[in-house]
Amino acid sequence: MSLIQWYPGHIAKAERQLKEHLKLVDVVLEVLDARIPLASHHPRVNDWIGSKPRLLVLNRVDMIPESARQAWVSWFKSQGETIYFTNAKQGEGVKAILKAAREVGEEINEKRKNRGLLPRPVRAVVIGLPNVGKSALINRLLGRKVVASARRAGVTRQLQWVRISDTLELLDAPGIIPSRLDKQEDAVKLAICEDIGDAGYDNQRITAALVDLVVEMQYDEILKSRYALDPRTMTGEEFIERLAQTRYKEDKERATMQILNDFRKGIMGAIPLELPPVG
Ligand SMILES: Nc1nc2c(ncn2[C@@H]2O[C@H](COP(=O)(O)OP(=O)(O)OP(=O)(O)O)[C@@H](O)[C@H]2O)c(=O)[nH]1
Repeated sequence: MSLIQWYPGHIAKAERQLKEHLKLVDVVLEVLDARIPLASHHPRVNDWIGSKPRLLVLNRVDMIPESARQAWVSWFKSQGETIYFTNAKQGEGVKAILKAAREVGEEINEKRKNRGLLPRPVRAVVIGLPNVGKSALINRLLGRKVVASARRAGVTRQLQWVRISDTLELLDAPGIIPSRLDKQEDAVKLAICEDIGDAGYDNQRITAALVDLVVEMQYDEILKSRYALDPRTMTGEEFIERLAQTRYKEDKERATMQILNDFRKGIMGAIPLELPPVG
């Protein structure tokens, strides 16, 4: 049995809705999770966006170390991409995105003018996988709360354009990229980071994978000092078991949730789960 179970009906619906959103806009702001920029990018997004300009936003920059941030800047540059880092919760990095989006808007209008067309406000949308921080970013871009930045139960309402500047308007609701189905390894990272939406998974197996990954990324010292257990001498599963024995009266579920929540809340420290591929 695979680690992550999907609900294909939901995915098909999300894909249809995203395509509808994308039809309406000139510019796309794609939000990735800075801890897993590769796993949080859907391979088909490029096709869906087509030739429209896109700004790549790596959110949750507060959850990765400076070294990882620099490594990603260089790597994306080598791929011909400019990236923008944000902490949408605190508002960090948002001004640079506003500036870049405005510039893209001006360029589009310049082209329209050259073709003899009247300038008009350029329309943008924020898209990304579930829970990557889209709503938080929209609220920061607009300087006020237009979207509830937390779990909402499928509230449908009219989409609205909100003016950012004379030349730029933003769709007040994010476009949700459906989960990717192609690689289990990436799906596990998405589950660890909670960027996964409607998928079923086993917390214990996900957390064991998290421990293994943290060791692989050479951040094992963080685990060792926090839980007084050396993860290098055991597997992730054994680590949970030992933690349950030493701290939680054999309760593996409590040990699991302690580790997973510590990571998800950033309490463990800034730990990247991916670094750029070498070569
Ligand atoms: N630490 C940290 N937390 C963030 C950041 N951005 C968003 N969050 C938190 O991440 C959670 C999800 O943010 P949302 O803005 O609701 O994400 P979303 O992509 O709109 O989520 P869905 O509507 O489920 O698709 C919230 O608890 C935010 O407070 C960030 O840059 N750093």
